[in-house]
Amino acid sequence: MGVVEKIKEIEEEMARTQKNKATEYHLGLLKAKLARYRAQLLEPTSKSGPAGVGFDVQKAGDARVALIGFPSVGKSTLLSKTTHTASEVASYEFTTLTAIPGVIEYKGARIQLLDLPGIVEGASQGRGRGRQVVSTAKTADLILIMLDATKSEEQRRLLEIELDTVGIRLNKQKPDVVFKRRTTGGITINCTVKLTKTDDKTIRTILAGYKLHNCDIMIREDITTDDFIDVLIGTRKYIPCLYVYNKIDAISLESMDKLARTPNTIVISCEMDLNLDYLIARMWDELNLVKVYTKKRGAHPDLSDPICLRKGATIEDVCNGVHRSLAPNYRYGLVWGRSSKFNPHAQKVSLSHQVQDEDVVSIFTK
Ligand SMILES: Nc1nc2c(ncn2[C@@H]2O[C@H](COP(=O)(O)OP(=O)(O)OP(=O)(O)O)[C@@H](O)[C@H]2O)c(=O)[nH]1
Ligand SMILES: [K+]
Ligand SMILES: [Mg+2]
Repeated sequence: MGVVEKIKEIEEEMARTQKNKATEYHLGLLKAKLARYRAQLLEPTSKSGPAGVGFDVQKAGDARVALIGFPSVGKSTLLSKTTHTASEVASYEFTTLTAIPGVIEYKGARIQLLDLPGIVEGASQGRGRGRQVVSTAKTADLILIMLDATKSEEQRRLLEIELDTVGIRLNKQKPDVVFKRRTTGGITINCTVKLTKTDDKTIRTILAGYKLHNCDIMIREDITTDDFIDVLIGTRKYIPCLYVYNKIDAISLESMDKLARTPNTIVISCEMDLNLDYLIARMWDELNLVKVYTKKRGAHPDLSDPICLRKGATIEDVCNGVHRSLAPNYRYGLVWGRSSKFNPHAQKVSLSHQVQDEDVVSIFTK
């Protein structure tokens, strides 16, 4: 039996099983099995069929944003409107057949926007080019789920399921659980909070299902059984997401207002050029980029060419952003701005110092 059939069988068994206290552990075990088979399906080395690899598009710029949506919601129209790249737009479905990258330049950052083919329900199970699309989504720093404002609300949930199936967790933090394999000593579970959504026995059942008999687990938040399985699988991607409703020119003001009030949601019209600037500003915010200026000794900082980095970046990342020879020959650095302990004066820093937005940095080499 192939992996796809096994998945089907488990899904059917789960659907048949009534949810109650007595079946809780059995369901937990089935869930764990299901997660394992789905992970297998997406392994590049699996023998279960073509690998879950994305489109071969070079990463470029400071961050990557992927456009995910059903056919004809206006993904290519958005790319054509916000970048210098033209992607074919047409009224028929599946106009776009491959990944098309464009670049948005904003506040000194170069953001790669990836136009992708439309996906349909079941995409993650290998229908159409769907699996390739959802695999590409995994490589993004931000996902835009693009929806047609004139279509039913159901669309959004279906897309979320497709991304969830391949291990993408949207707008979610990685569960605060430390998991360590051991060679002996049995299973130790420590919790710093009270668990209300799962319990010790379910966790042990799942560990047994994975043949894990020796490990230390430290749980620091009130996780669900699914969260715990995610920790065990270990390859989940936690990616921020914005829901973008296009074609608001074609709906009533009341419906638009209602959509616009939903969390993480932006309403636009590509055709009428409505709210596109705001969308780009929100993308920038979600990406958490920091901009750092460099300064040569005795000169003014170079404000024309900032280095863009992800939040949490260090002086080492700044060095690598200038030239790869810098970090190996690093002597010391000077930082002005919010990350300097002595702001408005400079602080002398090492490679591991974390920079903040709008810092000015001087690097001195050996
Ligand atoms: N009314 C309206 N139509 C739009 C808007 N944006 C795009 N369209 C139309 O929607 C249709 C589909 O646009 P595309 O950009 O090709 O959609 P897509 O999501 O790239 O489609 P696929 O590549 O086939 O998945 C075209 O006829 C566009 O002219 C909008 O803001 N309002
Ligand atoms: K289209
Ligand atoms: Mg398209």
